[in-house]
Amino acid sequence: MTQNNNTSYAFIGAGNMSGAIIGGMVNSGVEPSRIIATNRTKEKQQALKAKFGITTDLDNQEAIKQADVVILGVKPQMMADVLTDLVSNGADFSDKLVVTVAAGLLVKRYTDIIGDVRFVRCMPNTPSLVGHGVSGLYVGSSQARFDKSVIEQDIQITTELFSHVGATVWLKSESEIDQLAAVSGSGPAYFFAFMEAMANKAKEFGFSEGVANVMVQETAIGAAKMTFNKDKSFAELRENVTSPGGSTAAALNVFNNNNLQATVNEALDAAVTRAQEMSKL
Ligand SMILES: NC(=O)C1=CN([C@@H]2O[C@H](COP(=O)(O)OP(=O)(O)OC[C@H]3O[C@@H](n4cnc5c(N)ncnc54)[C@H](O)[C@@H]3O)[C@@H](O)[C@H]2O)C=CC1
Ligand SMILES: O=C(O)[C@@H]1CCC=N1
Repeated sequence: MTQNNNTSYAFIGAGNMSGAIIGGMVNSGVEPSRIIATNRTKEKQQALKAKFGITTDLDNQEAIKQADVVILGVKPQMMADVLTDLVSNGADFSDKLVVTVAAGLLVKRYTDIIGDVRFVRCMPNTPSLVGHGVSGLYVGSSQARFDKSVIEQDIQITTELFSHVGATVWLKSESEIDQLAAVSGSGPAYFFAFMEAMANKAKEFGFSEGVANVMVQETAIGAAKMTFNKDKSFAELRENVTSPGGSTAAALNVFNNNNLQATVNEALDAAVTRAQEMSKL
């Protein structure tokens, strides 16, 4: 099965992450009738149906039956229970490509429950909703039992699926997923936290919330867009804003004196450590 205009997708667990991927897929032209989403609470399903016109009225078993690609989007802590329940109620993954987006769970944890099916681990991020996602992808070593051509097709299907919502990065080892998650999976939260802090200070200066938000939003998107100008590194762009002895230099000195790089290193290491702990739970 190569992905084509008939490939159908079932999202099991349609919360923040699956919702972002679904939104990005539909926005990039995937036919909504090819997307099914299930969720424990009905409100989220209804909201997705209203917004994107996808199918949401099937239970997990029926959704899996009708799909070529099954995307597992529940929380890591719930994954084993959800899969065990599905398998004990007859779910058959043998002719599916199964893709998980959960953090911290090793491929073996899944295949121990659902069998050695065609399987890809993905670490996406929520900017998928606006077509600027980054999806780290890993095809498990357990896949070696499949023909090379089957694995190549699955790589192609998954690349096409996640290319609908942004950039794709194939990883060689499973441990790299935790590192990618620390950078791009969690990364949007770091930028949001920084934006929150800047907007709070702008309000403290006396700007209204609306003006504070616009200043921060336009600055963030403008700066991000400028980084796509390939002839300038992040450092050069920073230097272009920073007049020697000027006000930007005064602000950056404060970040440096508070060890910005060391703080970022410590934060990302903590994310990796937590993902590794989660894989052992
Ligand atoms: N939120 C993010 O930025 C990212 C999340 N992830 C991963 O994505 C997964 C989901 O995270 P979120 O979307 O943030 O969580 P979420 O809590 O928003 O979504 C999970 C959804 O699964 C549903 N669910 C639970 N049991 C179910 C069942 N038996 N059948 C159908 N639906 C069921 C819940 O009702 C919930 O809506 C996690 O495994 C997380 O590690 C990965 C990368 C980024
Ligand atoms: O916080 C988490 O565990 C997941 C992984 C990356 C983003 N959200």
